[in-house]
Amino acid sequence: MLTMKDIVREGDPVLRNMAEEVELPPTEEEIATLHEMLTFLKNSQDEEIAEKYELRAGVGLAAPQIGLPKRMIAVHFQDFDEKEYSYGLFNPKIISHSVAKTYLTGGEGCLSVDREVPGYVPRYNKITVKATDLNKNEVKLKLKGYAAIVFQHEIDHLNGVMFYDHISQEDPFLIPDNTVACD
Ligand SMILES: OCN(O)CCCc1ccccc1
Ligand code: NI
Repeated sequence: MLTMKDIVREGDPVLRNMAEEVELPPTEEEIATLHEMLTFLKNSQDEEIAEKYELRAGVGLAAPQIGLPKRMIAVHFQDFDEKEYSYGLFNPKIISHSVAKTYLTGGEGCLSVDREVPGYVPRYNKITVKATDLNKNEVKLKLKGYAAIVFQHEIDHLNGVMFYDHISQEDPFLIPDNTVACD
C-alpha cells in the first residue's frame, strides 16, 4: 500500500516537469497504480488506518507525487453539498472554464509540501473536464466550487504547477476581480 514515504516532496524535479499522456488503453500496471492512488486517499481519510500508518489526509493525488511522470490523478472527497467524488482518471483535460474564479478562505495545502504556505489560491469557479476513467470509459465532468478547486489542484500537478504558484507575491490575501470565496 502507498504511504507517506512514497510521496515525493517539493524540491524533486518530478513535481516541476510536464507529465506524459498515458497511451490508451492503459496497461494493467497503470490501472493497478491508479487504484493504489485512490486507495491511498480512502486510507488517508480513515481515522484508524491514517493513524496506524501516519497518513496525512488527502482529497486528491497526482501521479508525479509518487514519482510517476504520467497524466494520472485520483480524487476522493465530498463537496459542500455532500456530493461524492471518487475517481481515478487518465489524461484529465480542462476543456472549458468560467471567467469567474473562486478560492478557499483557508488557502490550500499539498501532500508534497511539508509547510504552511498562507494565501488565497484563485482558481476557475466552473470547469469541464474530459478524461478516461478506471473502467476505460471517457467521462466529461462539469465541476464547480470545491470540486473544481480540487480537480484544478491535481491537474496543475501534471503540468508542474504547485498551488502556491497562484498566490499573489505582493499580497497573498489579494482577492482578484471576478473572484468569490467558495466556503
Ligand atoms: O495534490 C494533492 N494534494 O497534495 C493533496 C491536497 C489536495 C488539495 C488541497 C486543498 C485544496 C485542493 C486540493
Ligand atoms: Ni498537491
